[in-house]
Amino acid sequence: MSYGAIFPLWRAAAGQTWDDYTRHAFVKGLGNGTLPREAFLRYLVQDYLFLIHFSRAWALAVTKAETPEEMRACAATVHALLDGELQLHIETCAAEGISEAQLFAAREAPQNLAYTRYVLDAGHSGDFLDLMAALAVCVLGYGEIGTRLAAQAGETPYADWITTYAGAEYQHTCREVGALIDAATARRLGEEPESSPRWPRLCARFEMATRLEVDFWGMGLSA
Ligand SMILES: Cc1ncc(C[n+]2csc(CCO)c2C)c(N)n1
Repeated sequence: MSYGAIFPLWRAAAGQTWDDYTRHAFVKGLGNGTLPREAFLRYLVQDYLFLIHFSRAWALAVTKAETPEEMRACAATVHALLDGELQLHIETCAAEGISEAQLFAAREAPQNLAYTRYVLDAGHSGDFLDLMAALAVCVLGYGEIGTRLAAQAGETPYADWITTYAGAEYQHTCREVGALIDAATARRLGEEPESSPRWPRLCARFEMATRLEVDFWGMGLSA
């Protein structure tokens, strides 16, 4: 579950913050089924908006790409988000009587606003790699969380959520994103990226995005 060579380095640099994110109380509640339904729905409505802004960030990555391969990988992710991943949110919320129009019009929580605009700003003020350091946290973190929760296999009403991220299709996406980041880093920073003057800032971006993920889970737990 290392998803390439660069991600494990960024994850190690994030230290305890990474565990705060991937082993958060919200995650434990998903795994053992103790997460209250209203907390899950509050999270899901916000996560719909989150993914809308994430689609915008991956679309920004298309414009920041330097090779046709990078462009294709990022454009495919925009498509996968809008036409694939959002379906879980749309269908689960539809079953609760919440339409997609209501989701789109929902009021954004400050934690959601902070995280999504932080990622978009990483791309606007930086280059493709800055954007990837901010985007990697969410994509690969959920890959790790999904795999761990599926292995624990507790009795939980959130099994759909877990299988979405533990499943072969999503895990394949994670490996592709890991490979995209490895190639993008080698292209821009060479074979010794850790000695690049840019390296500390990339690690800092990754850690900040991880902190914002911790706050996003916290938002789900607090009414
Ligand atoms: C707060 C929050 N963080 C991470 C993800 C996971 N995620 C973000 S983008 C993406 C798909 C990229 O192909 C996935 C799985 C989420 N849904 N919500």
